[in-house]
Amino acid sequence: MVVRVSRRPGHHQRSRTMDGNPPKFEANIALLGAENVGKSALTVRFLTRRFIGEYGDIESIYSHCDTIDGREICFNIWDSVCPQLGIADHNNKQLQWADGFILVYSICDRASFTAVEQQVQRIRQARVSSSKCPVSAPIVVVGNKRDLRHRRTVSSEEGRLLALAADCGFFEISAAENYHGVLLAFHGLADLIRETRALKKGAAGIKGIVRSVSAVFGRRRSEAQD
Ligand SMILES: Nc1nc2c(ncn2[C@@H]2O[C@H](COP(=O)(O)OP(=O)(O)OP(=O)(O)O)[C@@H](O)[C@H]2O)c(=O)[nH]1
Repeated sequence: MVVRVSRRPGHHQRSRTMDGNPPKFEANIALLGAENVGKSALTVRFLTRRFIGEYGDIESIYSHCDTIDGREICFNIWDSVCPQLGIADHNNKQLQWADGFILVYSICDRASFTAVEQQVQRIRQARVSSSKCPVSAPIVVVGNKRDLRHRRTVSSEEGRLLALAADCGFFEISAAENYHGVLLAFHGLADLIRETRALKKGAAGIKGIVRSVSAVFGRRRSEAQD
């Protein structure tokens, strides 16, 4: 099922399942990358399984529910129109909104790879400095246009190393040629988001225990002083 939720990112509503209950798992995913790398192609492939060749310049959030390992998962996907790295406001909104990021470059466009390297740093720094929780948002790096490997300017190794160094997932795919790689990238990110949420819950749980223990000992100390 594919539902367009909103044309105005930041104003979407959480999707609901057919019986009206909230979905079990919902994830906001922002697709970022330089111009022409195939962000819309990836999104449309994931939503419709099709590659249509040309895509408009509409910035949208789409909602798409899927079943992974018997569990329903709803993706809200923010397909950006070439967000320039210099547009701070736009980037900040996406950083706040997203649970995870798909950063796309074209294997034939080195500048788009450099843009992804910068975007990884930006996300890591922004998330860690703005959050009390040290767990950063998960990122999947995607090298697209694999079908054009004869025009390749970025090796698979470079992509893999970038992802490894920054603790990101990595996929090299062709949105034009097949659906499977695109599916793996989205599902891979969903897995990372799930793991991150579990880690955050664990961290919150430990903080709660530390707070309770401190409160008990604090009380005992003040009772002893009375
Ligand atoms: N050969 C090939 N072409 C692709 C692939 N993915 C996308 N394209 C083409 O690349 C061009 C740009 O694709 P888009 O999906 O519009 O790229 P975008 O990143 O959304 O572009 P902006 O909206 O301008 O930022 C289009 O002509 C697509 O048909 C791919 O895997 N292989």
